[in-house]
Amino acid sequence: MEGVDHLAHERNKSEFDVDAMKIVWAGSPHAFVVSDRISKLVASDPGFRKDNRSTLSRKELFKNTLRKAAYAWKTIIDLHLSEEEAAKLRFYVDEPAFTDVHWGMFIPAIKGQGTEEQQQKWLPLAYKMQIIGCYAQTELGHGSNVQGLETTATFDPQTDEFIIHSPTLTSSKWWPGGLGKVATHAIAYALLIVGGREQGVHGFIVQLRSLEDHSPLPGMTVGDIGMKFGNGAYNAMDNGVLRFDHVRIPRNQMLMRCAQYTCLCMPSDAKLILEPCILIRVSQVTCEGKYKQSDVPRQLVYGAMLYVRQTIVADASCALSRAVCIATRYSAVRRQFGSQNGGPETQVIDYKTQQSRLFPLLASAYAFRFVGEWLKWLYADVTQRLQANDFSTLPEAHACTAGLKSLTTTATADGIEECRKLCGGHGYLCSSGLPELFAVYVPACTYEGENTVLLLQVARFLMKTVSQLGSSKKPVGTIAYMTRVEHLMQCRCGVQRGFAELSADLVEAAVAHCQLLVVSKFIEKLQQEIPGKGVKQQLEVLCNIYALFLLHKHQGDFLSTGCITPKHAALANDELRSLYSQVRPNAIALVDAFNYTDHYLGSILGCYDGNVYPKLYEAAWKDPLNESVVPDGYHQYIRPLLKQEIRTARL
Ligand SMILES: CCCCCCCCCCCCCCCCCCCCCCCC(=O)SCCNC(=O)CCNC(=O)[C@H](O)C(C)(C)COP(=O)(O)OP(=O)(O)OC[C@H]1O[C@@H](n2cnc3c(N)ncnc32)[C@H](O)[C@@H]1OP(=O)(O)O
Ligand SMILES: Cc1cc2nc3c(=O)[nH]c(=O)nc-3n(C[C@H](O)[C@H](O)[C@H](O)COP(=O)(O)OP(=O)(O)OC[C@H]3O[C@@H](n4cnc5c(N)ncnc54)[C@H](O)[C@@H]3O)c2cc1C
Repeated sequence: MEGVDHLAHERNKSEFDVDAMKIVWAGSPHAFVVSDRISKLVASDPGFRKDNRSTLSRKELFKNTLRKAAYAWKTIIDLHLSEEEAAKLRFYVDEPAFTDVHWGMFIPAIKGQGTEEQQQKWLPLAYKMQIIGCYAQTELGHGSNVQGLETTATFDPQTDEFIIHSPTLTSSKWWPGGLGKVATHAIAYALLIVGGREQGVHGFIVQLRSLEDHSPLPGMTVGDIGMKFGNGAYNAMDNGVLRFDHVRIPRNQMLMRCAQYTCLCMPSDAKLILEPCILIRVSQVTCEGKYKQSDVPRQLVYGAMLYVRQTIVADASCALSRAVCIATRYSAVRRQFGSQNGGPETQVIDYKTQQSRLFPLLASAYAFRFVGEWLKWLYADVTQRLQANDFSTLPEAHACTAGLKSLTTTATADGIEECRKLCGGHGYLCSSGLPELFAVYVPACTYEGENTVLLLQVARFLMKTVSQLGSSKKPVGTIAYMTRVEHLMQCRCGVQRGFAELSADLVEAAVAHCQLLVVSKFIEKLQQEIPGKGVKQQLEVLCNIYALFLLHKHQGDFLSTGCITPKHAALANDELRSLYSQVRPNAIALVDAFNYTDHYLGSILGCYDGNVYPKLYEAAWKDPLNESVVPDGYHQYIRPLLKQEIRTARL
């Protein structure tokens, strides 16, 4: 029935103030208002329709994405949207596109690594989208190993230029989003060679295509790398391949953020005046062909990665909550077995097995939300410190962004797939929204740092910390707890080649460290004042579910290390079951608090009114295959088969 809320009885059961929870989820009353307004704006505009994506060919999909990006940009300009509103618009339009990399990587790379002069030249063009940028780091032969990149940038002092070149097939840039068909410019990473000496990998601003007719500039071979996993989905993105054939760019297009260059030679009083605007100094090449080694950590070259990893963590809670919202609503609608005296069958959400799979994911969505908020703060903090030439927290920020990116994306990708299974057969339909969500999301486990490679970075950070225990350097911040495990210093293992040989175990330790971070940030959140009837209580239940579920899942580790006894393990399990019962009446309200429109969810199974079956039935008839009753190919293939004429048919 149209207009009837089939989940009203569920909503009536809730024991907390959903509107107050919406604000907690959004982050603040202001963030809620912006998010709510923009999500409705997008949902009500047919220009942002997305329900036909899975039936489009690659070319149609890509062109439609170009149209949407242009339309989104026009909407931003026409409505004078602020940056915050524009970012929300991009989020709710919900289509991977070149614009993500332009705004999410190209601009931050220039902001983070460009000199003031470079920023003044390139940022206004980029902000107005008069140039479109991509982030060309990965090559056919190397992605994780950034120091192994083969593209070269050789300085030519005669012309004051760099010659960018792809010396081998494996040095072809491969994967950058937006590169394939759209980007006019790239931040290309290449091995710097000055005076015949290799000076490590640096970023360069390179124009790729003509701003007049979009043709590739001389010396560039550029195109799309082809179809990717899943129909529709990430194929809206033109991930590209690029080869340079001795392409010349001016020296000032190497990213070499620094204090104003002259400042280095100025007397100290003048330097003092300049101090507030002193920026981080990355390596430079002078016009005489001298390479000036950076006096700050070279890892600042990876600054854009730090930023993007932090946004990926924030995004994980969005993707997971979306899948959980779909699976929770559908689980309340779906009934199987258990009819008593001709009454209705049991809602599948009432099965303990369904709850034990679904509710930890619901708790994870909230947990990731709060750790994402905290990481945003950490990133802002480290950025501020770097600007004051304080690099002390950079290793910790790197470990946190890398580790949490890995943990949250792995759990989210797995969680989306679990939600699909929780929806039974209908979860496999594209109209459930889950297959596409998975296909779009799962590369997050690989891009911006492959998840295991990132965990190895965390492990290295942890081992470094362990090796310093007992010294005067006390662990602080997220590793302060290590002072309580100083006995680790007494542990020795006889394994040769230490780190490499034990890396599989160290990765597990890194995951445990990140899980501890998530749990502790959830607990810290609960120590704040949280207004709204019953809101804090619900969050406490979710926090306990998150922590106890982890304990239950890894009880073997806890038991074998003597951290808990079998009795504790059994108690934890009992408590989990009780917590699931407490969540049950609030489950629908807890996913309503995400405040997702039906447009954003893109799922018949997850629609707000729960009117699933008529919508599924109706949608089936809209499939292109149902445009004709007798399919194309009947006369050629089916009829000859039925008539046993197959041997004489021309196939
Ligand atoms: C139309 C709409 C318009 C809308 C307008 C909207 C307005 C605003 C909207 C905003 C939108 C925002 C959208 C955001 C969305 C973003 C979407 C992004 C899409 C994804 C695209 C994917 C992009 C990519 O994948 S780019 C390629 C990424 N590649 C990698 O990540 C490679 C992984 N490899 C590495 O990171 C390194 O090589 C590493 C770390 C594995 C090894 O490093 P290295 O070779 O140097 O070796 P080590 O010896 O291990 O390390 C040395 C040393 O450095 C430390 N370190 C390493 N990395 C870092 C770092 N990043 N930061 C700090 N420190 C680092 C490391 O710990 C070592 O330290 P030691 O002290 O020596 O131990
Ligand atoms: C959808 C998508 C979009 C992308 N967009 C961009 C972009 O815009 N710009 C860009 O530059 N790149 C982009 N990339 C590339 C991406 O950043 C890389 O694919 C990623 O960094 C992983 O690197 P790789 O492909 O070299 O994997 P590999 O490193 O080859 O990984 C293969 C396997 O080897 C393992 N492995 C690798 N090194 C180690 C090690 N040291 N120890 C133990 N195991 C190891 C990994 O765990 C993995 O299991 C994108 C990729 C995808 C999928």
